Amino acid sequence: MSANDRPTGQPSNPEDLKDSAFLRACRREPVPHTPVWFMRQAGRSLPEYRKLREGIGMLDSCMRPDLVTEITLQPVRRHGVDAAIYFSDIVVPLKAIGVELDIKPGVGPVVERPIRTRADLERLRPLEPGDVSYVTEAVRMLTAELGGTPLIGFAGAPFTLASYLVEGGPSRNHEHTKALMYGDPELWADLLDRLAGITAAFLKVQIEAGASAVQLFDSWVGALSPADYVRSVRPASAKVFDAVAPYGVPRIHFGVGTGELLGLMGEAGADVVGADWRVPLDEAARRIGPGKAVQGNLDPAVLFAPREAVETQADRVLDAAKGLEGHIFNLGHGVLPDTDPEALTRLVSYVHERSAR
Ligand SMILES: Cc1c2[nH]c(c1CCC(=O)O)Cc1[nH]c(c(CCC(=O)O)c1C)Cc1[nH]c(c(CCC(=O)O)c1C)Cc1[nH]c(c(C)c1CCC(=O)O)C2
Repeated sequence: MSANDRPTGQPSNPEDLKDSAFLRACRREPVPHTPVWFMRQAGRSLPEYRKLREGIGMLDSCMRPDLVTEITLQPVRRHGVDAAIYFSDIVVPLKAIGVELDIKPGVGPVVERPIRTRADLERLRPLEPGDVSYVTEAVRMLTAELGGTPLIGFAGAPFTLASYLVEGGPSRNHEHTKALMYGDPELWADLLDRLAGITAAFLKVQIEAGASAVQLFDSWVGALSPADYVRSVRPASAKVFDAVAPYGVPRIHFGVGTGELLGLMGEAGADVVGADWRVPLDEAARRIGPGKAVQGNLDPAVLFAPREAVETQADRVLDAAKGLEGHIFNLGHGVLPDTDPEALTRLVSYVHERSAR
């Protein structure tokens, strides 16, 4: 195995894993350099990923521990990021309990029969660890391979999952979701409560198999006002965070367009709150409040600019993070599919070098 074939620059025994820059930053402890990872780092921007996935459906690949392990490791090897994110999708636990859905290339998750009535709720039974034994297997394989590089487990938050289930697919305005939320608050609360149980169970499986941190993606929650978030969503997200609290692994919470919700999302029970690029990181930290680390927040589109411009924008993020306790460098949303992988590798080195000065 050449130096290029394995995660480098990371401690290799489990004791040192706890001391990795990523986990130290999550705990707001001093770090040797600002840790970096990218949402959607495993996936379409990598040619080695596309090659591996040829002829294999997205959900099928998520159920194969050998593929999951390899795809999760690819960006760690290539970019030298400070954490791996488990290769899967937010709809995997729903598929695992028998919801008929697929992930359509270029579209996203599509649900055959949307969930809109009380009778539909019966299709959302609790998730048992045995439903996702391939996840347990893949996480075990991964943590053995990763050595001192932490593995981030993840799940979709109840609101974002509900949006896919109620709309039947991706949605710009979330109109059916909001119609249910405003029109039948009791059914809505029961739906989110069921989803919270499924999500919590899915995160527990990943933590028990060895994930060092978890991220709860509430990608589309920025569509809500603060008052609606507090009343109709936060109780379910808090249930998820409370359920995994006893494990003591850092809990990260992220959504897009959540400038007005950052403080409230932290209060749901996260240790780290992710921000997109619309709010400067120092202002995001102010809104999130003390006692929590901050993750973000370079605009993923910046990576299409020339190298110097990328560095200037990365400087802006690092400058805004100066004086913060606990900063994890990331993009403000996922890596865009046409991103040049070289630009990502250069960005990791740049952030490491600049922050170590
Ligand atoms: C909203 C959401 C989804 N999935 C996810 C979210 C939350 C994060 C976010 O806000 O981006 C989370 C997710 N999905 C995927 C990961 C893998 C780990 C990673 O590298 O971050 C993660 C963390 C793989 C994937 N999930 C998906 C792909 C592409 C599928 C393919 O390559 O065929 C990958 C690699 C499909 C998917 N699944 C979903 C969408 C919107 C899409 C993209 C549709 C498209 O444009 O093709 C739902």
